[in-house]
Amino acid sequence: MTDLKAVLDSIHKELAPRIGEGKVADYIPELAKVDANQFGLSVVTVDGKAYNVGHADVPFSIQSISKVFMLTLALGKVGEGLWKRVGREPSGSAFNSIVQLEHEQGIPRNPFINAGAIAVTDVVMAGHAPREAIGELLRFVRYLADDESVTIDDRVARSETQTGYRNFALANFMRSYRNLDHPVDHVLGVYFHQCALSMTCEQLAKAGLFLAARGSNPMTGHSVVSPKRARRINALMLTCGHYDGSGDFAYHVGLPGKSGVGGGIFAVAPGIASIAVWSPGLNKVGNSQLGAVALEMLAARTGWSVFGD
Ligand SMILES: NC(=O)CC[C@H](N)C(=O)O
Repeated sequence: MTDLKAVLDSIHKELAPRIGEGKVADYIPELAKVDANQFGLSVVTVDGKAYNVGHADVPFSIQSISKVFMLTLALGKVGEGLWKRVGREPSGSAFNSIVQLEHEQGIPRNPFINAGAIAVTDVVMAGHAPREAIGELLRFVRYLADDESVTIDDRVARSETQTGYRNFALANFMRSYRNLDHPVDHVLGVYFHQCALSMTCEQLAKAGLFLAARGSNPMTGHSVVSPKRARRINALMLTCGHYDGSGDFAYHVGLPGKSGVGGGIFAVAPGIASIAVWSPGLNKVGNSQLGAVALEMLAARTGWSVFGD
């Protein structure tokens, strides 16, 4: 049995001289203010033990990682019918790219690029006022993490509302193809708030533990999704969770994972553990530079890759 504490300590120690690498996202003004010199890593095993190093207890903006939780809610509401609104193929494009949308008549490639996530949010909003949809997501994430202290950072949401021109373009474009049922500003109001969820690595690893444990929370025994749905969400994370860097992440790390421009990466070792890493400096495709390196080291030292050890 791997000594996880020792593995995490060794990764932290080896990466210490590199902390600060990469470039903090600056197209959202509030995120540009984040100190790049931070690094946290949390591993929660399916028997509920948490292993943390570095800044694993510092809340950060989870940004696109929230797309995993919204997708889970949307599938719970409309089931497989969701796939009429969004595809399941890797995009091979940037997370905020607009080009494919026209070719594919307003149906985004997958639920993890921005356009796809905006369509998923629109699905979750059915029958709700925007404020209620935000509340539903926040309650869901708090329930999953078993932690009422998870919050949404309103400053980040406001900052993105004021500057999210590309997301407005994507949403308007989809609305023109009738792939949004609600007014663009309502859908984006919810989307910007979901992206502004503020969580620590440990909270995030706990919230996603059901994906490592056949859809149930192993601590409470409560079922969140069926084993089949958990497997499918993991498949989507593996193929689409890192945008145009998904192939590279699979090649180096070999785990289903979802990144966010806040510098977080959530990853799943099915049947074993759920993992969250945070380091705000991003690489060229907008994924945490050191986060991916840390996960590569973790997968190599534990043998957790889904492709074999
Ligand atoms: N990759 C990301 O994390 C992008 C999320 C961000 N809120 C955006 O819409 O641009």
